[in-house]
Amino acid sequence: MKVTVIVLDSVGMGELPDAEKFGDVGSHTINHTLEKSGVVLPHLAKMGLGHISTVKHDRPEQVHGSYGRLQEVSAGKDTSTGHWEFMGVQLEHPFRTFSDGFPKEVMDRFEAAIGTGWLCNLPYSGTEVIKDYGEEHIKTGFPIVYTSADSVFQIATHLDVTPIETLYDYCQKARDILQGEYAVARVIARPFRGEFPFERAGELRRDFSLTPPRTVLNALHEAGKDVVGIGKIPDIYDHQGFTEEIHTDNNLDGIQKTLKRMQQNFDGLVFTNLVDFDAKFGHRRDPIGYGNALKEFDDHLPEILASVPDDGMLVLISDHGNDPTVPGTDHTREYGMLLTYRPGKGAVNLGERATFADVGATVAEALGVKWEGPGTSFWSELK
Ligand SMILES: O=P(O)(O)O[C@H]1O[C@H](CO)[C@@H](O)[C@H]1O
Ligand SMILES: [Mn+2]
Ligand SMILES: [Mn+2]
Repeated sequence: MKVTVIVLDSVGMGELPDAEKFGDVGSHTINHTLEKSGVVLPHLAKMGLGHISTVKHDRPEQVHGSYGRLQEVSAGKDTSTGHWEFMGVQLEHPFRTFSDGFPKEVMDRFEAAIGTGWLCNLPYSGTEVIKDYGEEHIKTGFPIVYTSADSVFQIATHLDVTPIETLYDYCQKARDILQGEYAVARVIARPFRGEFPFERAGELRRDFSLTPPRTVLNALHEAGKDVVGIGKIPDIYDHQGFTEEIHTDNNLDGIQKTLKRMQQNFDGLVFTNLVDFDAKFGHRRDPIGYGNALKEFDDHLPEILASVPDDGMLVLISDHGNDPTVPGTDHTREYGMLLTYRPGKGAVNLGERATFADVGATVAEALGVKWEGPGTSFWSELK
Protein backbone atom coordinates (compact mmCIF):
# COMPACT_ATOMS: atom_id res chain seq x y z
CA MET A 1 0.00 0.00 0.00
CA LYS A 2 1.31 3.41 -1.00
CA VAL A 3 0.54 6.46 1.13
CA THR A 4 1.93 9.89 0.22
CA VAL A 5 1.73 12.82 2.62
CA ILE A 6 2.78 16.28 1.44
CA VAL A 7 3.14 19.19 3.86
CA LEU A 8 2.50 22.59 2.27
CA ASP A 9 4.60 24.38 4.86
CA SER A 10 2.76 27.30 6.51
CA VAL A 11 -0.39 27.20 4.31
CA GLY A 12 -2.76 27.85 7.25
CA MET A 13 -6.57 27.68 7.03
CA GLY A 14 -7.39 30.60 9.32
CA GLU A 15 -6.96 31.52 12.99
CA LEU A 16 -7.34 28.86 15.66
CA PRO A 17 -9.66 29.59 18.60
CA ASP A 18 -6.61 30.32 20.80
CA ALA A 19 -4.94 32.65 18.23
CA GLU A 20 -5.21 35.55 20.67
CA LYS A 21 -2.65 33.94 22.99
CA PHE A 22 -0.20 34.01 20.08
CA GLY A 23 -1.03 37.55 18.93
CA ASP A 24 -2.54 36.17 15.72
CA VAL A 25 -6.19 37.20 15.77
CA GLY A 26 -7.39 37.79 12.20
CA SER A 27 -4.59 35.86 10.49
CA HIS A 28 -5.64 33.71 7.52
CA THR A 29 -2.81 32.60 5.27
CA ILE A 30 -4.79 30.95 2.48
CA ASN A 31 -7.60 33.51 2.19
CA HIS A 32 -5.39 36.58 2.44
CA THR A 33 -2.85 35.17 -0.02
CA LEU A 34 -5.53 34.33 -2.58
CA GLU A 35 -7.20 37.73 -2.12
CA LYS A 36 -3.95 39.69 -2.50
CA SER A 37 -2.46 37.66 -5.34
CA GLY A 38 -5.66 37.01 -7.31
CA VAL A 39 -4.45 33.45 -7.88
CA VAL A 40 -6.99 30.66 -8.37
CA LEU A 41 -6.27 27.01 -7.65
CA PRO A 42 -8.60 24.87 -9.79
CA HIS A 43 -7.04 21.51 -8.96
CA LEU A 44 -6.90 22.07 -5.22
CA ALA A 45 -10.52 23.26 -5.52
CA LYS A 46 -11.44 19.92 -7.11
CA MET A 47 -9.84 18.21 -4.13
CA GLY A 48 -12.16 20.19 -1.86
CA LEU A 49 -10.11 23.26 -0.83
CA GLY A 50 -13.11 25.62 -1.12
CA HIS A 51 -15.25 23.16 0.84
CA ILE A 52 -13.10 23.60 3.95
CA SER A 53 -15.44 25.76 6.00
CA THR A 54 -12.98 28.60 6.66
CA VAL A 55 -11.68 28.88 3.09
CA LYS A 56 -12.94 31.37 0.49
CA HIS A 57 -12.47 29.75 -2.90
CA ASP A 58 -14.61 28.32 -5.71
CA ARG A 59 -16.56 25.30 -4.60
CA PRO A 60 -17.08 22.99 -7.59
CA GLU A 61 -20.12 20.77 -7.09
CA GLN A 62 -18.18 17.63 -7.89
CA VAL A 63 -15.06 17.14 -5.81
CA HIS A 64 -12.91 14.01 -5.77
CA GLY A 65 -11.17 14.52 -2.49
CA SER A 66 -12.13 14.54 1.18
CA TYR A 67 -11.57 17.72 3.13
CA GLY A 68 -11.37 19.16 6.61
CA ARG A 69 -9.16 21.22 8.85
CA LEU A 70 -6.84 20.31 11.66
CA GLN A 71 -6.65 21.78 15.11
CA GLU A 72 -3.23 21.93 16.76
CA VAL A 73 -3.28 21.07 20.46
CA SER A 74 0.43 21.53 21.14
CA ALA A 75 1.60 24.82 22.58
CA GLY A 76 3.41 26.30 19.59
CA LYS A 77 3.20 27.45 16.00
CA ASP A 78 6.48 26.26 14.56
CA THR A 79 7.50 23.56 12.13
CA SER A 80 8.84 21.08 14.70
CA THR A 81 5.78 21.32 16.94
CA GLY A 82 3.41 20.90 13.98
CA HIS A 83 5.25 18.02 12.35
CA TRP A 84 5.79 16.14 15.59
CA GLU A 85 2.06 16.43 16.33
CA PHE A 86 1.19 15.11 12.84
CA MET A 87 3.05 11.95 13.80
CA GLY A 88 1.58 11.54 17.26
CA VAL A 89 3.52 13.78 19.65
CA GLN A 90 1.52 16.41 21.52
CA LEU A 91 3.69 18.90 23.37
CA GLU A 92 2.29 20.35 26.57
CA HIS A 93 5.08 22.88 26.98
CA PRO A 94 6.38 25.03 24.15
CA PHE A 95 10.00 24.76 23.08
CA ARG A 96 12.08 27.46 24.73
CA THR A 97 12.61 30.68 22.76
CA PHE A 98 15.28 33.36 23.28
CA SER A 99 13.81 36.74 22.41
CA ASP A 100 16.83 38.60 23.90
CA GLY A 101 19.40 36.32 22.30
CA PHE A 102 21.17 33.41 23.98
CA PRO A 103 22.62 33.79 27.49
CA LYS A 104 26.31 34.47 27.99
CA GLU A 105 26.93 30.99 29.32
CA VAL A 106 25.68 29.45 26.07
CA MET A 107 27.64 31.82 23.84
CA ASP A 108 30.84 31.34 25.85
CA ARG A 109 30.55 27.59 25.47
CA PHE A 110 29.80 27.96 21.76
CA GLU A 111 32.83 30.22 21.29
CA ALA A 112 35.09 27.76 23.11
CA ALA A 113 33.75 24.85 21.04
CA ILE A 114 34.25 26.49 17.62
CA GLY A 115 37.44 28.37 18.51
CA THR A 116 36.39 31.77 17.09
CA GLY A 117 34.15 34.67 18.07
CA TRP A 118 30.63 35.19 16.76
CA LEU A 119 28.39 38.07 15.64
CA CYS A 120 24.88 39.33 16.43
CA ASN A 121 23.05 36.87 18.75
CA LEU A 122 19.68 38.63 18.36
CA PRO A 123 16.28 37.81 16.90
CA TYR A 124 16.46 38.75 13.21
CA SER A 125 15.02 38.11 9.78
CA GLY A 126 17.44 35.84 7.92
CA THR A 127 17.67 38.05 4.83
CA GLU A 128 18.25 41.21 6.93
CA VAL A 129 20.85 39.68 9.22
CA ILE A 130 23.19 38.88 6.33
CA LYS A 131 22.83 42.44 4.99
CA ASP A 132 23.64 43.93 8.41
CA TYR A 133 26.43 41.54 9.50
CA GLY A 134 27.64 39.96 6.23
CA GLU A 135 30.54 42.34 5.62
CA GLU A 136 31.79 42.05 9.20
CA HIS A 137 31.57 38.27 8.92
CA ILE A 138 33.72 38.37 5.77
CA LYS A 139 36.32 40.54 7.55
CA THR A 140 36.48 38.54 10.78
CA GLY A 141 35.39 35.03 9.76
CA PHE A 142 33.09 35.02 12.82
CA PRO A 143 29.79 33.18 12.20
CA ILE A 144 26.53 35.16 12.46
CA VAL A 145 24.23 33.74 15.14
CA TYR A 146 20.55 34.75 15.20
CA THR A 147 17.20 33.51 16.43
CA SER A 148 13.51 34.33 15.85
CA ALA A 149 10.14 33.95 17.55
CA ASP A 150 10.69 30.22 16.94
CA SER A 151 12.84 27.99 19.08
CA VAL A 152 15.86 28.17 16.79
CA PHE A 153 19.62 28.85 16.95
CA GLN A 154 20.53 29.85 13.40
CA ILE A 155 24.08 30.19 12.09
CA ALA A 156 24.77 32.10 8.86
CA THR A 157 28.17 32.01 7.11
CA HIS A 158 29.40 32.95 3.63
CA LEU A 159 30.38 29.98 1.48
CA ASP A 160 33.70 31.64 0.48
CA VAL A 161 34.61 32.36 4.11
CA THR A 162 33.49 29.23 5.94
CA PRO A 163 33.46 25.88 4.12
CA ILE A 164 30.02 24.30 4.29
CA GLU A 165 31.33 21.31 6.28
CA THR A 166 32.73 23.73 8.87
CA LEU A 167 29.32 25.41 9.16
CA TYR A 168 27.67 22.02 9.70
CA ASP A 169 30.30 21.23 12.32
CA TYR A 170 29.52 24.55 14.12
CA CYS A 171 25.85 23.52 14.07
CA GLN A 172 26.57 20.09 15.52
CA LYS A 173 28.62 21.73 18.29
CA ALA A 174 25.77 24.15 19.04
CA ARG A 175 23.32 21.23 18.99
CA ASP A 176 25.41 19.42 21.63
CA ILE A 177 25.41 22.53 23.86
CA LEU A 178 21.73 23.40 23.41
CA GLN A 179 20.25 20.59 25.47
CA GLY A 180 18.46 20.45 28.82
CA GLU A 181 17.46 23.91 30.00
CA TYR A 182 18.71 25.41 26.70
CA ALA A 183 17.05 22.84 24.45
CA VAL A 184 16.02 24.78 21.33
CA ALA A 185 13.93 22.78 18.86
CA ARG A 186 16.40 23.31 16.02
CA VAL A 187 19.87 24.54 15.20
CA ILE A 188 19.85 25.65 11.55
CA ALA A 189 22.71 26.12 9.10
CA ARG A 190 21.93 29.18 6.90
CA PRO A 191 24.77 29.54 4.38
CA PHE A 192 24.83 32.46 1.92
CA ARG A 193 26.85 33.46 -1.12
CA GLY A 194 27.73 36.29 -3.52
CA GLU A 195 28.24 39.98 -2.85
CA PHE A 196 26.27 42.48 -0.78
CA PRO A 197 23.24 42.24 -0.26
CA PHE A 198 24.10 38.51 -0.65
CA GLU A 199 21.92 35.53 -1.55
CA ARG A 200 20.96 32.64 0.69
CA ALA A 201 22.08 29.18 -0.41
CA GLY A 202 18.74 27.56 0.48
CA GLU A 203 19.72 24.21 -1.02
CA LEU A 204 22.54 23.88 1.57
CA ARG A 205 20.36 24.71 4.59
CA ARG A 206 20.39 21.96 7.24
CA ASP A 207 18.22 21.61 10.34
CA PHE A 208 19.65 19.89 13.42
CA SER A 209 16.60 18.91 15.43
CA LEU A 210 16.11 17.70 18.97
CA THR A 211 15.31 13.99 18.96
CA PRO A 212 11.52 13.55 19.11
CA PRO A 213 9.81 11.03 21.39
CA ARG A 214 8.52 7.91 19.63
CA THR A 215 6.38 8.80 16.57
CA VAL A 216 4.20 6.97 14.04
CA LEU A 217 7.29 6.92 11.80
CA ASN A 218 9.07 4.66 14.32
CA ALA A 219 6.02 2.37 14.42
CA LEU A 220 5.96 2.12 10.60
CA HIS A 221 9.68 1.47 10.46
CA GLU A 222 9.50 -1.26 13.10
CA ALA A 223 6.65 -2.90 11.16
CA GLY A 224 8.96 -3.18 8.14
CA LYS A 225 7.33 -0.44 6.08
CA ASP A 226 9.23 1.88 3.76
CA VAL A 227 9.43 5.38 5.24
CA VAL A 228 10.77 7.85 2.68
CA GLY A 229 11.43 11.41 3.86
CA ILE A 230 11.71 14.10 1.18
CA GLY A 231 12.92 17.68 1.72
CA LYS A 232 13.50 18.75 5.32
CA ILE A 233 11.23 15.99 6.72
CA PRO A 234 14.08 13.71 7.94
CA ASP A 235 15.80 16.69 9.61
CA ILE A 236 12.63 17.66 11.51
CA TYR A 237 12.39 14.20 13.12
CA ASP A 238 16.15 13.99 13.69
CA HIS A 239 16.32 11.17 11.11
CA GLN A 240 14.36 8.80 13.39
CA GLY A 241 12.24 6.15 11.65
CA PHE A 242 13.27 6.61 8.00
CA THR A 243 14.37 3.97 5.51
CA GLU A 244 15.31 6.56 2.90
CA GLU A 245 16.10 10.29 2.81
CA ILE A 246 15.88 12.46 -0.29
CA HIS A 247 17.23 16.01 -0.22
CA THR A 248 15.56 18.77 -2.27
CA ASP A 249 16.64 22.22 -3.47
CA ASN A 250 13.27 23.97 -3.68
CA ASN A 251 9.50 23.36 -4.06
CA LEU A 252 9.64 22.36 -7.72
CA ASP A 253 12.49 19.95 -7.05
CA GLY A 254 10.49 18.55 -4.09
CA ILE A 255 7.42 18.06 -6.27
CA GLN A 256 9.45 16.34 -8.99
CA LYS A 257 11.32 14.07 -6.57
CA THR A 258 8.05 13.17 -4.84
CA LEU A 259 6.46 12.28 -8.20
CA LYS A 260 9.42 10.15 -9.16
CA ARG A 261 9.41 8.27 -5.85
CA MET A 262 5.62 7.78 -5.94
CA GLN A 263 5.98 6.12 -9.32
CA GLN A 264 8.62 3.66 -8.06
CA ASN A 265 7.98 0.66 -5.82
CA PHE A 266 7.34 1.09 -2.12
CA ASP A 267 5.12 -0.27 0.60
CA GLY A 268 4.59 2.40 3.22
CA LEU A 269 4.92 6.16 3.35
CA VAL A 270 6.39 8.86 1.14
CA PHE A 271 6.47 12.01 3.29
CA THR A 272 7.41 15.38 1.75
CA ASN A 273 7.76 18.93 3.03
CA LEU A 274 7.58 21.87 0.61
CA VAL A 275 9.19 24.71 2.53
CA ASP A 276 9.32 27.58 0.02
CA PHE A 277 5.79 28.78 0.89
CA ASP A 278 7.13 29.54 4.36
CA ALA A 279 10.80 30.41 3.94
CA LYS A 280 10.69 32.33 0.66
CA PHE A 281 7.28 34.01 0.84
CA GLY A 282 5.55 33.81 4.25
CA HIS A 283 8.47 35.10 6.35
CA ARG A 284 9.25 37.64 3.62
CA ARG A 285 5.62 38.89 3.68
CA ASP A 286 5.31 38.43 -0.08
CA PRO A 287 1.70 37.46 -0.91
CA ILE A 288 2.28 37.62 -4.68
CA GLY A 289 5.21 35.20 -4.50
CA TYR A 290 3.20 33.03 -2.10
CA GLY A 291 0.26 32.95 -4.53
CA ASN A 292 2.54 32.00 -7.41
CA ALA A 293 4.07 29.17 -5.36
CA LEU A 294 0.58 27.84 -4.64
CA LYS A 295 -0.21 28.06 -8.35
CA GLU A 296 2.96 26.12 -9.16
CA PHE A 297 1.87 23.35 -6.80
CA ASP A 298 -1.67 23.41 -8.19
CA ASP A 299 -0.33 23.10 -11.76
CA HIS A 300 1.45 19.87 -10.79
CA LEU A 301 -1.42 18.42 -8.77
CA PRO A 302 -3.04 16.48 -11.65
CA GLU A 303 0.24 14.64 -12.20
CA ILE A 304 0.52 13.89 -8.48
CA LEU A 305 -3.09 12.60 -8.38
CA ALA A 306 -2.44 10.41 -11.43
CA SER A 307 0.48 8.82 -9.55
CA VAL A 308 -1.72 7.60 -6.67
CA PRO A 309 -2.44 3.89 -7.27
CA ASP A 310 -5.99 2.56 -6.99
CA ASP A 311 -5.48 1.29 -3.46
CA GLY A 312 -3.27 4.22 -2.42
CA MET A 313 -3.86 7.53 -0.70
CA LEU A 314 -2.62 11.10 -0.99
CA VAL A 315 -2.83 13.47 1.99
CA LEU A 316 -2.14 17.23 1.82
CA ILE A 317 -1.63 19.04 5.12
CA SER A 318 -0.09 22.20 6.58
CA ASP A 319 1.83 22.69 9.82
CA HIS A 320 0.97 26.31 10.91
CA GLY A 321 0.21 29.62 9.24
CA ASN A 322 2.51 32.37 7.97
CA ASP A 323 0.10 35.03 6.76
CA PRO A 324 2.09 37.21 4.34
CA THR A 325 -0.32 40.14 4.81
CA VAL A 326 -0.02 40.68 8.58
CA PRO A 327 2.66 42.73 10.41
CA GLY A 328 5.91 41.10 11.55
CA THR A 329 7.73 38.16 9.97
CA ASP A 330 6.65 35.27 12.19
CA HIS A 331 4.36 32.26 11.86
CA THR A 332 0.66 32.60 12.69
CA ARG A 333 -1.42 30.25 14.87
CA GLU A 334 -3.87 28.74 12.37
CA TYR A 335 -5.77 25.59 11.45
CA GLY A 336 -3.89 23.08 9.34
CA MET A 337 -5.12 22.06 5.88
CA LEU A 338 -6.51 18.56 5.42
CA LEU A 339 -7.21 17.25 1.92
CA THR A 340 -7.12 13.56 1.01
CA TYR A 341 -7.54 11.67 -2.24
CA ARG A 342 -8.29 8.02 -2.89
CA PRO A 343 -8.90 7.12 -6.57
CA GLY A 344 -12.50 6.29 -7.29
CA LYS A 345 -13.72 7.01 -3.74
CA GLY A 346 -16.18 9.78 -3.09
CA ALA A 347 -15.71 13.02 -1.22
CA VAL A 348 -16.24 13.07 2.52
CA ASN A 349 -16.39 16.07 4.81
CA LEU A 350 -13.85 15.16 7.48
CA GLY A 351 -14.84 18.21 9.51
CA GLU A 352 -12.72 19.77 12.18
CA ARG A 353 -10.20 17.29 13.58
CA ALA A 354 -9.30 17.70 17.25
CA THR A 355 -5.56 17.27 16.69
CA PHE A 356 -2.91 17.17 13.96
CA ALA A 357 -2.20 13.66 15.32
CA ASP A 358 -5.25 12.32 13.46
CA VAL A 359 -3.03 12.36 10.36
CA GLY A 360 -0.47 9.92 11.77
CA ALA A 361 -3.16 7.69 13.30
CA THR A 362 -4.86 7.49 9.87
CA VAL A 363 -1.62 6.74 8.02
CA ALA A 364 -0.81 3.96 10.51
CA GLU A 365 -4.24 2.36 10.16
CA ALA A 366 -4.18 2.64 6.36
CA LEU A 367 -0.87 0.75 6.37
CA GLY A 368 -2.14 -1.85 8.87
CA VAL A 369 0.29 -0.75 11.59
CA LYS A 370 -0.71 -0.44 15.24
CA TRP A 371 -0.25 3.04 16.73
CA GLU A 372 -0.72 3.25 20.49
CA GLY A 373 -0.29 7.04 20.85
CA PRO A 374 -2.59 10.08 20.42
CA GLY A 375 -4.78 10.71 17.38
CA THR A 376 -8.05 9.34 16.02
CA SER A 377 -7.88 7.64 12.65
CA PHE A 378 -10.41 8.70 9.99
CA TRP A 379 -9.38 5.84 7.69
CA SER A 380 -12.79 4.11 7.98
CA GLU A 381 -14.41 7.23 6.42
CA LEU A 382 -12.14 7.02 3.39
CA LYS A 383 -12.40 3.30 2.60
O1 LIG B 1 14.16 34.65 8.58
P1 LIG B 1 14.66 33.29 8.23
O2 LIG B 1 16.12 33.13 8.32
O3 LIG B 1 14.10 32.76 6.92
O4 LIG B 1 14.19 32.33 9.40
C1 LIG B 1 12.94 31.79 9.50
O5 LIG B 1 13.15 30.41 9.35
C2 LIG B 1 13.25 29.84 10.63
C3 LIG B 1 13.06 28.38 10.57
O6 LIG B 1 12.00 27.97 9.75
C4 LIG B 1 12.24 30.61 11.41
O7 LIG B 1 12.48 30.54 12.76
C5 LIG B 1 12.40 32.01 10.89
O8 LIG B 1 13.32 32.67 11.67
MN1 LIG C 1 6.74 25.04 8.90
MN1 LIG D 1 9.14 29.23 9.13
